[in-house]
Amino acid sequence: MNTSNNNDSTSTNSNKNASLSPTVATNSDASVGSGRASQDNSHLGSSIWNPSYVNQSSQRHPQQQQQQQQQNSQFCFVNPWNEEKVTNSQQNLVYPLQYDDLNSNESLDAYRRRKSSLVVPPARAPAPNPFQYDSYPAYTSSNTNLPGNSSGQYPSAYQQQQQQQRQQQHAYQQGTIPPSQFGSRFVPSLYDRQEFQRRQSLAATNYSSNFSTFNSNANQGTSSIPVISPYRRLSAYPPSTSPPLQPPFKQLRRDEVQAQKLSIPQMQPCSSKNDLQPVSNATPKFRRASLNSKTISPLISVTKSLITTYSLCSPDFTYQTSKNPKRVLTKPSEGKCNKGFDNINSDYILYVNDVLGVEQNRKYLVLDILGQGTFGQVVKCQNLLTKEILAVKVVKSRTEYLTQSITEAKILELLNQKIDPANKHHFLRMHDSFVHKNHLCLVFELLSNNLYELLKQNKFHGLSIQLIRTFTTQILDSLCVLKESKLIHCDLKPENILLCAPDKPELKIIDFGSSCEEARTVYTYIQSRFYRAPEIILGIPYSTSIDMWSLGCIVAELFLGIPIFPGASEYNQLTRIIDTLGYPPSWMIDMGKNSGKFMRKLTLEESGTSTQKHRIKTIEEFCREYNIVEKPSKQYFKWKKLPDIIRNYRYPKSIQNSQELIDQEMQNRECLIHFLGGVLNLNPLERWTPQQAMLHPFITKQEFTGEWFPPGSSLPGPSEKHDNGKGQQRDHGGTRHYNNAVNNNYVYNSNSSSGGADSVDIGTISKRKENISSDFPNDFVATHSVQEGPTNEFNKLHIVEE
Ligand SMILES: Nc1ncnc2c1ncn2[C@@H]1O[C@H](COP(=O)(O)OP(=O)(O)OP(=O)(O)O)[C@@H](O)[C@H]1O
Repeated sequence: MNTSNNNDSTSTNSNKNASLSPTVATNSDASVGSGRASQDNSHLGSSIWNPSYVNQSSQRHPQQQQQQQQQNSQFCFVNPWNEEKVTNSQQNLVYPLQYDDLNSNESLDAYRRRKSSLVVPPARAPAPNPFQYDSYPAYTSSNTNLPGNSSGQYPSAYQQQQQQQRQQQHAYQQGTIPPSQFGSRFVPSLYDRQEFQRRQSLAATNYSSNFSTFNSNANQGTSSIPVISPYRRLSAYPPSTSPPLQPPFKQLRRDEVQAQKLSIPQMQPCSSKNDLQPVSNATPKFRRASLNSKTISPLISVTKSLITTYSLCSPDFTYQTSKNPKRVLTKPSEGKCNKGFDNINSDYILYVNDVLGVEQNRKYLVLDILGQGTFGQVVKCQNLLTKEILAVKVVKSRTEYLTQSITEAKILELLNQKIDPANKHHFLRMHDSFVHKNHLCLVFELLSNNLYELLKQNKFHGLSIQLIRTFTTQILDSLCVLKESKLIHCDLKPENILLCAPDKPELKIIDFGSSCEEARTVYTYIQSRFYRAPEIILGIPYSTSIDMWSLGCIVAELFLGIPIFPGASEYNQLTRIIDTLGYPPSWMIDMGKNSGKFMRKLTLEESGTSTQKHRIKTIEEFCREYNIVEKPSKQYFKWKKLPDIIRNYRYPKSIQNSQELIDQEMQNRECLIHFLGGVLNLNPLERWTPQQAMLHPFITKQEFTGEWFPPGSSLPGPSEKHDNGKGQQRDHGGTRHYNNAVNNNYVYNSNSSSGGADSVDIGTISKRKENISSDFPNDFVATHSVQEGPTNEFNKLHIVEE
């Protein structure tokens, strides 16, 4: 991620400089090396593009630097490979000052950058030439206008050498010297790889051109043996025998390249295994210079090594990561509070490459955003010391969020250090916490997608029962531990259950920002609406069993792909629950602080013989009473009752053609229905505990016979009880009749339920996850939205009822 971000930034920077530095790598550009040297490179450290030559050059005396710059303007350059300041072999090139298109205001350097092209790499580093004759232009019949041509002006050493070579070849053809000797004499290091490579880093073309010159000379004689250079001709480099390039040299070079294309490679006789050894060419045609290797491919020069390329091209080019334009991660990004560090929502405005924290081992480089919630933002970071990639939750700077997040940190500390030190029960691990610019930052282990994202990836199709079982078992394991520790999570939902890795079905529970001890249930407005237990909606004291309700909703959602109770408001939420599962027991309604808001007491005449004493208000009654507009509840599923919804959910494609698999699936579904019945019991006192649910055949994979009783419970397991809308419940083929009304065995004692009498609504402090649904076009093709979190994607979703 770091890399990609850097790349992001790099490309931005590069674009910015694109007009400045077209793709250039000419001889003249080699001067960039020394040009850069005069700049302040102290910030560069040991970064990839900061070769030693830059640093060393930068240590030069200012006078030397000035001198150097003057030399640069004469097209001298510092060889980036061997640190030697050398005069370019082509320094005598007449640069086209007289060009028509040269703007009089334009500096020569700028002109060169504008006119140059990467097609021709910068001149190779001149170095001591192993071939003396390379110092002289080769004689060919075509270059008779060269200085020192056939008119007898060649130095005698050169002529002697040529003569010697001709003799050697003749001797070889006569068979007086063996081929190997001939080769090695003729080309002193032809088969010496080291030498070959060394030469390749030099002006290999020089050799190549001389070689072919000799070849052509030799062929003029009696020779019938083709002497073939083992090297690919480096036509991109101007051969030393070429005349100095004249304007327009680019065109000349192009012509030259084209002319060289005509040379047809010839076959070489293969007499031994060694002849089959491939000869790799370290400086193939069109390769560009780089600073840390001799040549690089064009692709690399304009991608991975773009910065190097620019540094070679432009003396003005400087690159500093810290100066990159930073990608802002926070929205809105206008600084409004906290001295401009925070936006209007008191969220710290985060940028890619920001560093959170100041202490040596507590500096975290911001890489990307992972999620945003009520309490703040979660960003992917790298610990600058350990290089570990982590998730940092940057809490809003307001006191109420800070206080609540301190509670989250304390609960996580308790879970990590005391309750689950061995990291076996699927709780998020917290590594560190610190304050940055008035923001509490909690450092967590980095996890992968949450379950909502997983469903989204699955196009909101349900998961397999097998996978649901795996996930449910792990969540139940966590809930067992929480219950034993008398802790309530209070915000269980798919967004707060994260995969440890994208490819493993291992989960962790996150976000303990709403969590509380069972004995201190001070907040009454808790849980995200879709996963909100009926006792919270009605306003009665609550316990760890609210997490079991949320679990039931999550399990149903994993099966169906979409939430089972996607309430558009609290009223709508309760309506959906009652429609699907029936009425809560009367004692809950009697006791609930909010019951009067949603329920109406039945008169004796209305209730008749039924045990039902209440009914939910009609939408008209509710809207009239509260003077609000409540949209009619949209139906996502064709069926209303939970067992029908599950039974009639479409089969996965993989089993559609096998009756045996369908029967197996239906058996599993019956087991799931029974499990959900026990977990989604409206009566929190009868709702299964996580320990009980763990023993259900849906989890244990024991055979399900249609009946199951939680051990230690005198209550029967759930049957299919449905309210017929008149306050009466009837069985739908269930094996037992189950009265959902208040059970005399369970007289609700508010004192026993964790002292919830003093509940306080803390307003914005508590997590108000108001999930707002919008209208859907019809019952079976629907969209709905959720206020916060990734569920917003739901907005765009068309849910098709199976
Ligand atoms: N450790 C982590 N690794 C990867 N992603 C994470 C991690 N922690 C949180 N996230 C992502 O950030 C999102 C928000 O995190 P979290 O729920 O802790 O914030 P919040 O402000 O408490 O949110 P909420 O409004 O749901 O209470 C999560 O849904 C998840 O996608």
